Amino acid sequence: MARRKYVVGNWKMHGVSADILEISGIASAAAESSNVDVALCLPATLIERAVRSVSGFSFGGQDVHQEAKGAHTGCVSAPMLLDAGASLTIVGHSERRAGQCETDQQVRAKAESALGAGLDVILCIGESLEVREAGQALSTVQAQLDASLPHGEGAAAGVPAKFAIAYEPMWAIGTGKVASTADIREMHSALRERLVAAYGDAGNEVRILYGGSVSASNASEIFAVDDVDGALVGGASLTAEKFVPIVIAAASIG
Ligand SMILES: O=C(CO)COP(=O)(O)O
Repeated sequence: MARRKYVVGNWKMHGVSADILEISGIASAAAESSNVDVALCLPATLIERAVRSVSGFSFGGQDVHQEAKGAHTGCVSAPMLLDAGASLTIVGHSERRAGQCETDQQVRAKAESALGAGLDVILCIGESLEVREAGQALSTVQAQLDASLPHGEGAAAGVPAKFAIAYEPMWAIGTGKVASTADIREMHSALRERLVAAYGDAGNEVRILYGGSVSASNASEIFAVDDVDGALVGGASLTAEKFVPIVIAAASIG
């Protein structure tokens, strides 16, 4: 079935108000690529500013707490992201799984909470280099997906239209090393099978993005792989100059 390509920038811990100019440039290009969905996941501090400055574009958070409010110093909830004008959030990025010791169970709770509140969700999964070299990438990432996939009421409301998976091999993030198209194809097709097992036919509508050193020079090749429905882009999403060609590559494949 035809799934619209989805290209999302993850700004990580980058971006202050002076960067709104880059965001405007990205939003203008996105408006011209009407067959592609484009979004930027910004630091929480920048979301409201971006929403006020740039209209007609989707902004997201990079993480969300599973509870709506409470004594959780430093955390941001789904209602807070919505209040700032965000329409989506990333959950389970490997930098949070590693740096903040997030478990699959927590990631799943975050995804369910965000979907239940009305945010779109991009759920990140991916293996380490040791796991890949031990030949266990497929089984590890499938198990990660099974354990962190949202179920229950929130999922019922969110699957498939509001939900996407991002396969991001940890060894490819920020390293300039990209997974081979054969490895990406194998992983995405295995993930598709799991999504269909979990959600039935609706699993065919969930978009699966690839992430890890995506750039203007490799985007077309990656987007042409079966079951690659777009990309989650880190470093190359920080400027319009680097990100716009990736959006255009997705638009030309359609
Ligand atoms: O982690 C990523 C996106 O979430 C990928 O980052 P890079 O594109 O910088 O490798």
